[in-house]
Amino acid sequence: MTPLVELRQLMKKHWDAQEKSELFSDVTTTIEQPERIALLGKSGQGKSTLLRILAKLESVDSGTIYFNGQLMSEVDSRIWRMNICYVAQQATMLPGTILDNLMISSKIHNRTFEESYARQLIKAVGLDHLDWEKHAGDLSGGEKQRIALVRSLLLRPKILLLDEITASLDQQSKELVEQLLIKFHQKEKIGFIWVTHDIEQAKNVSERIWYMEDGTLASDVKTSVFLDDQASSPTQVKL
Ligand SMILES: Nc1ncnc2c1ncn2[C@@H]1O[C@H](COP(=O)(O)OP(=O)(O)OP(=O)(O)O)[C@@H](O)[C@H]1O
Repeated sequence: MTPLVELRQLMKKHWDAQEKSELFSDVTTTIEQPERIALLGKSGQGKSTLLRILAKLESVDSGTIYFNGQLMSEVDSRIWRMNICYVAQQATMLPGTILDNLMISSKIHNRTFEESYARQLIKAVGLDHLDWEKHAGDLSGGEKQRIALVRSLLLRPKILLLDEITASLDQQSKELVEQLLIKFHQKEKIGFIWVTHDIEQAKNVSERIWYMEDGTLASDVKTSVFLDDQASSPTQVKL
């Protein structure tokens, strides 16, 4: 069976060649079907850069990426991003209202705006009190973050690339987002690669862990295996 995503020998050059020649290299792995993956590693390993590469927002210096057997470079960026959707750490709102922001994905991708579905999602992330006519720029960081997530979910992608998306949320909102994404995986078969520094969150949301260290994907195992290893030698992992 064709894997959903395949990464082969990805390498990104470090932009300061005097410091290091590569930001990361030899990143090779396969996602067979939509899975819940937590991407861990200490700061500066290139986790966000890897997500941005997978979202076709940055290029790789060498290596190949396939989605459903199709080479990334041969797929139109718009189509690619409908399937593999990036949610940034700092959510950007487009000018206009909340409704404008929710409708933008359907406009870009020529799809009907599913208002009742949008209302369900907005409720699920704890934002049902918001007036959709409100200016999106006036929202708090955590509200913008959740609107950005809903905007992406409305596309019904196959994989979400989540870059520390709950970092600015309170505990309750964070748990709502975690539950929503687990439910989405179970019901709609939407997988994710979720960058987080929070091991508890990785434990709660993921089935598999990618751990970046020393400029490569040093570990790619089931979450239970990763946690067992960490319990037996806790100093090995740096988050
Ligand atoms: N070609 C490159 N592209 C992106 N970042 C690069 C590159 N070369 C060097 N860097 C540096 O490497 C680091 C990569 O940052 P990135 O945000 O991808 O890492 P991260 O593991 O997600 O870190 P954090 O957990 O702090 O968000 C930054 O410090 C950046 O300045």
